[in-house]
Amino acid sequence: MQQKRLTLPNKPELLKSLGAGEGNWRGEWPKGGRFRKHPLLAALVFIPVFVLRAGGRTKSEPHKEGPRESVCLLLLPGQNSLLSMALQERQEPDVYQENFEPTSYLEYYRMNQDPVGDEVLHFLLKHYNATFKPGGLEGKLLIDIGSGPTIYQFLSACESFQEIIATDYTDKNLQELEKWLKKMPGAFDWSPVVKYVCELEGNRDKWAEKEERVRRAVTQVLKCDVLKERPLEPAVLPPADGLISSLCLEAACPTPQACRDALRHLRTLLRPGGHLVLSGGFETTFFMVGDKRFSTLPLNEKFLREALQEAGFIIEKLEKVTRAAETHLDNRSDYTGLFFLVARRGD
Ligand SMILES: C[S@@+](CC[C@H](N)C(=O)[O-])C[C@H]1O[C@@H](n2cnc3c(N)ncnc32)[C@H](O)[C@@H]1O
Repeated sequence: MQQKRLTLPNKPELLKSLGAGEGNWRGEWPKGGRFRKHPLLAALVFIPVFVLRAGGRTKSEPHKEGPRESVCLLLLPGQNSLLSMALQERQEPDVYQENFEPTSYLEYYRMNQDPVGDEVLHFLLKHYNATFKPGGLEGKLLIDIGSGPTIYQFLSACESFQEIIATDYTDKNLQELEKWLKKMPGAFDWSPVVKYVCELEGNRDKWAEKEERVRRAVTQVLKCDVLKERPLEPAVLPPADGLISSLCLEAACPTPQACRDALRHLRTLLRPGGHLVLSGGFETTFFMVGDKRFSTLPLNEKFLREALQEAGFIIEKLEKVTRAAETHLDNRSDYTGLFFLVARRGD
């Protein structure tokens, strides 16, 4: 017997092509087809599929507490080839599409009103400032991966990159970003954060100018899925000089292997020698957005170093901070610290 890690089929046609005939594979027994004539074959195919569906993330089921490892099944010889076609397609993590409410998430970023958000902002903004200051990283195109509804990550970079492309997995996040970029009614007020960054840069009074600069720099807002080999398809972009991604990989990747793969996917978006600026939380297993709970992949430094090296990056700088005592009582997330790293595409 051979053990194999599986991902889930999501399309009825796949089962149909395996012989399920005309029927609704989600509930009804198929009307005709090979499975009806060969109950054993049906059991071999359907039972593992339903076990997997029960164990995986489903459209109607938000992330729940507990391990995020893929379900492993023992397959009989011969089942492999039969199932391999069906199992090539992973199930879409529509938990974000359906449950991630941008306006609730933005509550974290009300500066001086939310200790967790402040801790994240102070740490990340300090390091973005150091990374993109004159003499630091610069270039033509910068792509942000998993922007969410936030723009704080562009405030320093907009000074040294000509063009920024924001991306996210959910439509609502992209709309929320557009709202701020186009100064639409109801857009989030980023001015306290913008003033803070202008102060880091030496002139708090330039905040309105800075907001306009960000609006000019962000030229596109695109769909993105880091779990895909080509995360931005169908968009075709020139290779970027830089990528940034903050608090995204641990949210997007269900397993360590998915995270290694995602880093490999991101590498394809960068020019040789281009930089990845990656930040996030350490050892986070969940975070709350309003009353919705999102499971995350707990990351640690050893894993990050190995995964980045395996994906073809050379780490140039890795900064970290332990979670402050004041935020420990906040039970909206269990991160133990934060990291900020700069890695170069190593070729
Ligand atoms: C914790 S939020 C981080 C948002 C923002 N970057 C920040 O720093 O606050 C995680 C983001 O990852 C996005 N995400 C989830 N799955 C994704 C995927 N497969 N590909 C890209 N982004 C994804 C979510 O939509 C969400 O905006």
